[in-house]
Amino acid sequence: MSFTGERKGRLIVFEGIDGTGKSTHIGQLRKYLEGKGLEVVQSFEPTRGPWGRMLRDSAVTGRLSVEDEVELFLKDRREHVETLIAPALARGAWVLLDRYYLSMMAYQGARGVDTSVIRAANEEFAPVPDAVVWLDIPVSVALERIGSRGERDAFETEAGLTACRNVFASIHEPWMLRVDADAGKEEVAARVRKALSGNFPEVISE
Ligand SMILES: Nc1ncnc2c1ncn2[C@@H]1O[C@H](COP(=O)(O)OP(=O)(O)OP(=O)(O)O)[C@@H](O)[C@H]1O
Ligand SMILES: Cc1cn([C@H]2C[C@H](O)[C@@H](COP(=O)(O)O)O2)c(=O)[nH]c1=O
Repeated sequence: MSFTGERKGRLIVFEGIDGTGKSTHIGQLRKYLEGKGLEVVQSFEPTRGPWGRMLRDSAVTGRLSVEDEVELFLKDRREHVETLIAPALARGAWVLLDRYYLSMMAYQGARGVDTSVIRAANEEFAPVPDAVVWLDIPVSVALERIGSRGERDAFETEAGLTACRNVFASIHEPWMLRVDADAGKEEVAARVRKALSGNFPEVISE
């Protein structure tokens, strides 16, 4: 079974390990698309819903078991798809997500869960993205950026982020767009638009 909702809109996801610039560049793309007169719906995972909040709390109080993380991320994502993503796609909006089920493949995959099982469980109900912008930087650079923001949380260990990055690198799909994000913000923003222009030439130009 897979997502059967109406898709007049587009789903673009920003992925990458912590500190790669997802929040920074999702905002840049939102401004660009709104400048084209498009409706843009921006969101993130884990959400601010009840299960998302439990997961965010665990980043500070200590990670849950991987089984509990899987259960809570799936519940959070189901609610996210039903209440925000599917309705927005149905009315023709461009939905921009800061993380989605590719992060689940990376972060829960890094804890030993089979990534193909994770992907299948999510794609039973969650729409496959039209594009994933994978912002890629060396783990050492990510850790420097995280460090400059303050304390690392429980998800942000060097070994864990390295394993996560390796999962992102293992996903080979036409919609998985790697962007070398180890450059200045303006240069990376241009690289993001260049990467997306190949998938959406009618809307996004370099
Ligand atoms: N191209 C860049 N060069 C240098 N610093 C950057 C660049 N892009 C973002 N940063 C900085 O790196 C930090 C992380 O950026 P941001 O919050 O956008 O990343 P993120 O991927 O959303 O992080 P997280 O997943 O941990 O929330 C911020 O301090 C931001 O200003
Ligand atoms: C969607 C999703 C996220 N995670 C992890 C990845 C991050 O460390 C945190 C979210 O923190 P952010 O700084 O707000 O991006 O959650 C995960 O383990 N599994 C997932 O499915």
